This record gives sequence, C-alpha cells and structure tokens, in this order.
Amino acid sequence: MNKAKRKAVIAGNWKMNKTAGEAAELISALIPEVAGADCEVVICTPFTDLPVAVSKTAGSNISVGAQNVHFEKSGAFTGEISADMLTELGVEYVIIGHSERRQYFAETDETVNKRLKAALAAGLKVILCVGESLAQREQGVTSELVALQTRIALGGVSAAELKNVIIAYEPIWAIGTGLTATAEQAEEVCKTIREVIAALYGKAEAEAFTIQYGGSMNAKNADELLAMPDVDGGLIGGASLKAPDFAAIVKAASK
Ligand SMILES: O=C[C@H](O)COP(=O)(O)O
Repeated sequence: MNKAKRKAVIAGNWKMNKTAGEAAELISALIPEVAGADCEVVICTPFTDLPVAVSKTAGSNISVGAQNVHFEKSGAFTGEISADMLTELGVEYVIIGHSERRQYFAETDETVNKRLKAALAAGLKVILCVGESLAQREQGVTSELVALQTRIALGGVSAAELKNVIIAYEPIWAIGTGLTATAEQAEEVCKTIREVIAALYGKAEAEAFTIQYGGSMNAKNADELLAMPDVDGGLIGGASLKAPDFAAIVKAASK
C-alpha cells in the first residue's frame, strides 16, 4: 500500500478554547469550507462543547473528538470523564497522551496506555500523541524516546484494535511556538514510528497506519509537511481555531 491509499486525517485540537456558543459559530463557518474534502476531518473540542459539536456536525463530513478520557468506567474520580460518557454523546475520537496532558497533568506512558485501552474498548478512535522536548532532541534521544512512548502506549493493543488508532508525532518544542519541525525532521520521526508499528504488528499494518504531524502546522507549511511519504495528516492547534485557516490545511491534505 502506498501513501495515496492511506487514510489522511486532519484533526483540530481546540485545547481550552471556545465556549459552546463560540463552538457553534466556528462549526457553522467550517462546515461549508471543508465539505467535499478528500481526507478525514476531525475537531477535538473541550468537553463542554461536545454536545453542540455533535449536533451541529450531524450530516456533515466532520467527526467530533474529545481531548482526553479517563481509564475507569465510573466511580469516585472527581473531574474526570469516562469513555462511555463520550460514546453516548456520539463522540467518535479522543486524543490521548497530548504533551500538555503529560507536562501539566502528570500523564505518564502507563496512564496513557490505560486510557488508550479503555477508549478502544468503548469503541472510540484514538489519536495518540508522542513527541520529544527540545532538551531530548538536543541529547539525540528523539527516536528512542518516541519509539518507547509508542511501544508502551500500545501495550496490550491487538492488531484489530490498532485499526482505530492514529499516532500524532508532536515535537513539544514546535507546539504553539511558531517553530515547525522541518519536513525532513517530521518525516524522520514519522518513519521511525512506522517502523515500530511494523515491528509490533507487521509490515502491512504499518503501511496502512495513519501518522500525523503536529506542531505549528499552518496553511503555509502544510503542503510541504504533508508531501512527506510518512506524514499522513496533521493535528492542528492554533490554526484550527479559525475556519479559513483550518480549511486551508484540509485542502492541502485533499490534493
Ligand atoms: O494538538 C495540537 C498541537 O499541540 C499543535 O498545536 P499548534 O498547532 O498550536 O502548535
């Protein structure tokens, strides 16, 4: 299978932005802009926006995702949201292991793995985030680190379940900084991730597997990043908050 046959996914991660009212406005603007896109389009909204996002996107080509999920089904976990709560709302995707969760909310590779398995068991599709800090890149451990993050996150995940997983490679130093990895840097790490998938699940599974780049992707750099052989899409932060900016990236992925 070559890249042309792989599923390209452009996902917006709104992070902690947009009230429900603002979400409704952004989605209304986005629907006509991305209609007919030749890639999958996902918006990952704050929890409080999910009901409006699901209802507003009904009948469109936009799927809705959450930005985190807890690994227990229910119980005394104040402030947390379970996978069943998301699926009952009609949510299709969830981001797991974003570096901001790892950095600010003490997520570890082990809890990422638990969340990922709980999400898959509930029928959610997962966007698993991996990536190195600037210090780690400068130490020359990027490949090893990303491979390890990937292996631990996917522990206990079957080949059948893997079909519902996407990996987003997000160098932490490129997130929200305006610094983008070069296309070659993005390709190198995405290729490493594909090799890890091949070692764990086989070559055919690896060739079919979607790997996104994330980190200051925008309308200007999307073409070059998405042209790389192992970059199949993007996880977009800042540029997903304006309909024309996000739509331009969706168009780049649809070429
Ligand atoms: O999840 C998205 C990434 O963290 C990228 O964010 P950014 O596009 O604002 O750099």
